[in-house]
Amino acid sequence: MKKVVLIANPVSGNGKAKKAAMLSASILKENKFDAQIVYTEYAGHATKLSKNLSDKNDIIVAVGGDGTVNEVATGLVGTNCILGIIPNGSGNGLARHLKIPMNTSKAAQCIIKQYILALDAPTINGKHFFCTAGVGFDAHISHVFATMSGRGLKNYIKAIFKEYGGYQTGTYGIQLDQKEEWTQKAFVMTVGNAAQYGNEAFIAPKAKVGDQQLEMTILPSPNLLKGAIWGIRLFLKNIDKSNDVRTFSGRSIQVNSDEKSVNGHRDGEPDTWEYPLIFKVEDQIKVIGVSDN
Ligand SMILES: Nc1ncnc2c1ncn2[C@@H]1O[C@H](COP(=O)(O)OP(=O)(O)OP(=O)(O)O)[C@@H](O)[C@H]1O
Repeated sequence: MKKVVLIANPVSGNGKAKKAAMLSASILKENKFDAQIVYTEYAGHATKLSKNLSDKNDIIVAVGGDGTVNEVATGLVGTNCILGIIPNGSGNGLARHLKIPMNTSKAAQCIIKQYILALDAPTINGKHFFCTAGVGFDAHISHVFATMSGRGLKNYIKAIFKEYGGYQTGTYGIQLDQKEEWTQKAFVMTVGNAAQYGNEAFIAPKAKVGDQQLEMTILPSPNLLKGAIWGIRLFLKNIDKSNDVRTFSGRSIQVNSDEKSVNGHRDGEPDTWEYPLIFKVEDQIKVIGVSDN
């Protein structure tokens, strides 16, 4: 009998994770899985839980959004335990990339089928990300969003419109795979392990989660029209086809600056890093999904 633990973040998805975890556990039990649920008690708890539970279980399932998936997956790096996802956030970027259904019962059926894929576990300055990470306007929004009282897509869009006009484009030195550095102005500089931020907004359309490559997308200074066109292109999955957008692939990306540190985001959660920023991919874990896009 396969042993599964569901790690559920009770604050994710506006508090719907408990219901999703209980429904998933009952479906798994009906299908002869030994399924337990544990709830996170604070930010960061899921990494400790998944690490501790990894040697006694076959599958650890993250029930939450990309923040919870990040924490659970981080705890599984260097173990043989398989990551499962029951999406319950507002963006669900990695789950959507892997074509895991947003419906809880259907996502639980995926865990039962156990189609296993390789998932790269890249780092930015030693901290893991599994979907996207970067600096610029998207990172700024993740910091603003964290100070807002509510979560969810509506608040996210509110923050984007409020902050868009006042945000200053940054200047960065970039080195791809230890080659020659070039200077680049960027409004958004995102590194994709997966192709999308979440909500089917594709910032790195060519990204594959198991190819040991990172895809970097750089959006230069926008004006209102460009910003609107990029917004549409994100959802059409062709932002990389825009003439003014630059994209690069590599196994390691270094970003330098005259500044000491910068506000970034990892999988949509705010984070702060000292320069130089080093994005690299070395490890892999196993994940249950449907396809690598
Ligand atoms: N018990 C808890 N109490 C408070 N915060 C928690 C708890 N457990 C986890 N967290 C934090 O909640 C944050 C949000 O989690 P998550 O991203 O999974 O949900 P979400 O924000 O609803 O989804 P999305 O990122 O898709 O919008 C994470 O940063 C995580 O560390």
